[in-house]
Amino acid sequence: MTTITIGVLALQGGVAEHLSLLRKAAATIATSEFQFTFIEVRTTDQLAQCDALIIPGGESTTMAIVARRLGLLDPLRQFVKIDCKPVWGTCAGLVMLAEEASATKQGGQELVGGLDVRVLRNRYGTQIQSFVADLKLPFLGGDAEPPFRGVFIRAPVVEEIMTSSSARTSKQAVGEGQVDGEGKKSTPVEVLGVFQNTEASTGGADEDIVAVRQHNVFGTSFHPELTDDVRIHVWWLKQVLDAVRHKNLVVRAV
Ligand SMILES: NC(=O)CC[C@H](N)C(=O)O
Repeated sequence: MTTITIGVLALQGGVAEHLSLLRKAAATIATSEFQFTFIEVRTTDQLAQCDALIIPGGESTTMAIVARRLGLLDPLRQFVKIDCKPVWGTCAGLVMLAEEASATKQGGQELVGGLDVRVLRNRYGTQIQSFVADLKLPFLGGDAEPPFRGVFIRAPVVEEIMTSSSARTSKQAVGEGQVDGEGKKSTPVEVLGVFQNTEASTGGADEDIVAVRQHNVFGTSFHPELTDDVRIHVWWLKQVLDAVRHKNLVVRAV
């Protein structure tokens, strides 16, 4: 039996909630072929054990500062962009996985990158402007109904998807001048979920992009881990399974 190790970056934020929902999700897709093990990631050694990673919600500026101090920023970039392992960022995690962010604190903030998008932080205002909204998420296929209860807390949205040339110039560097791993180069950003924003007070577009995927990288503006709905965790674990199986096939074929 193959063991797949899934990490949750545990520097700050909603770590326990993800672990709890991951365990529930894993129980629904147990196979005799694979088993999942879930770990908290605070060190480069722990990251190196992982086949896939979740970067949780919390505060992306704090997470970046702590990751820098622990020497995790470049290993995270390597994990996402060179090793191309499956990574999912929720809320602050989505900010971390963007190549660019706007509405950052003065002086900007460091990002991991991996998604060729610019996110707008705190799109809907402050903590007290948090809200819950029903989202139609067709990527869930047969599990798309009923709508998913999206929990938005100081949530970012994807305000721009970069063209391949603008993406090339803004890459968050991995080490010295390296670029993305082979597999990702030609994969466009897919919009997997939008929020119909009918609140005039928030201004701007009436359709906000709140879920995206590009090759191995998935991001959501909202917090599925703050619900008891396992559907997105189940979907993502299945994506991880596919990625691991595919890698196994490639390894065997060589
Ligand atoms: N709930 C959250 O994760 C908030 C994210 C926060 N606004 C940030 O930019 O990091």
